[in-house]
Amino acid sequence: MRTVEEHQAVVTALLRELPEEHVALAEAAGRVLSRDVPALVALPGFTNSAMDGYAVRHEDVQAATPATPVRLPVVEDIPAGRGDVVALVPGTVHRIMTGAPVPDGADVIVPVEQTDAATGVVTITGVPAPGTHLRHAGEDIAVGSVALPAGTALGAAQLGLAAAVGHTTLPVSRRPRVLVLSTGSELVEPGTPLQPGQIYESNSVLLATAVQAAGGEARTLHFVPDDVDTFLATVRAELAGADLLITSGGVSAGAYEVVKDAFGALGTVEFVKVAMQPGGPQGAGTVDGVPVVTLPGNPVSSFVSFEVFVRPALRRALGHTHPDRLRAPARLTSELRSPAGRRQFLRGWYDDGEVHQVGGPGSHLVAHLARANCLVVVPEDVTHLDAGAEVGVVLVEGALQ
Ligand SMILES: Nc1nc2c(c(=O)[nH]1)N[C@H]1C(S)=C(S)[C@@H](COP(=O)(O)OP(=O)(O)OC[C@H]3O[C@@H](n4cnc5c(N)ncnc54)[C@H](O)[C@@H]3O)O[C@H]1N2
Ligand code: MOO
Repeated sequence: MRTVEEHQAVVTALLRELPEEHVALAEAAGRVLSRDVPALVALPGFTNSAMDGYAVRHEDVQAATPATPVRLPVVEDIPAGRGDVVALVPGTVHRIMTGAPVPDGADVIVPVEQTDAATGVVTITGVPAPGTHLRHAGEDIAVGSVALPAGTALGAAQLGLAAAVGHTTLPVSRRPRVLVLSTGSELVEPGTPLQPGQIYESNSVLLATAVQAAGGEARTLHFVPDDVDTFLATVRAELAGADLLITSGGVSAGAYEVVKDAFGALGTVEFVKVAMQPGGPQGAGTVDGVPVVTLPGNPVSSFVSFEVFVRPALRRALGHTHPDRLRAPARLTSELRSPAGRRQFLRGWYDDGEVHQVGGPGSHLVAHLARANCLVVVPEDVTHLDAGAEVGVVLVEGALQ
């Protein structure tokens, strides 16, 4: 039996690094930078005021208090955006707005609240320490330095920075094109009346959504009959241009395991048992040169297998600096049991350092899966944990929202 880490390594090795493309900032959310991006300008670009007030020489106003105000002439008015700022002459002040360039000679900004806000001669009733309310050129980032390193996941803050340092487009890894294929003669599309023995097909939307959340593009194919020749022909017709094929179902020990029978005969996909639950039966390899990962059909098994094997591999191929989920230690609110020799991924709800189990270990419990925000990871050599014991949890989609 393979360990989880051994199968993770096999799946990761299947995927090639994705090519680079350039996209507009507005299109770049959720993408991964493919190379370091420099700051085209320094931030701040020039020393500017953090407050609306008056740019002054500290020594001119250091005696100012409400009881002993200092009165000085206002000789310039500097709104944000002014480009012809002149140096401050001792014994005068410049009125200045937040973000406006600080004149040479000024070493502190007096906020308007510590003045009478006059425009001719201003009365100043207090002054902060020298240097206060000045935002210095380059203190956030220097021009030419790396603003965003390769592997950065682009979210709101990162795209804001890219714009602030002057970029209109960014180099990102192309999204992996993933074909999601579910098998099983009992599966029918939601919206169709169910006949006896039929169930609604749910793994393709589950897996396609997981692919998209991992940064990929998913195309789904379903309702392939449990017939080896039709299955292979359908798959081969669809494979061109795909970076990865994910199948669900048809890989265990039964008499009608179409995925296993079809791909097993090719000799390029290996079917193994991994020491985990759920997600024991797994397969990985290539078909016509395209990487293929075959996941077990039980919906929770498909979900967990994707989390453990496919998601980190896709994110590595995208060049992510942090391909893995966040993990946290948590105290169990009640005892749990686990089979010996298998790493168990139970569904749980994590909050504030504690976790409780959501539903049992059955890999058909999709309603319970949908109410979980984490996977509780029970190591292979642990068969029993008391309430209050510490376990590791993996925070899955939605956990941090
Ligand atoms: N004798 C054995 N039986 C089973 C073994 C075993 O080792 N020996 N392993 C069990 C485990 S563990 C799992 S997991 C499943 C894996 O089975 P398959 O990957 O072959 O999946 P199927 O048999 O096609 O389906 C399993 C289950 O999931 C439902 N299913 C499948 N696809 C979908 C879908 N797209 N949407 C919704 N539900 C789906 C299917 O109806 C079955 O109920 O095998 C165990 N058996
Ligand atoms: O390994 Mo199966 O994936 O437990 O249900």
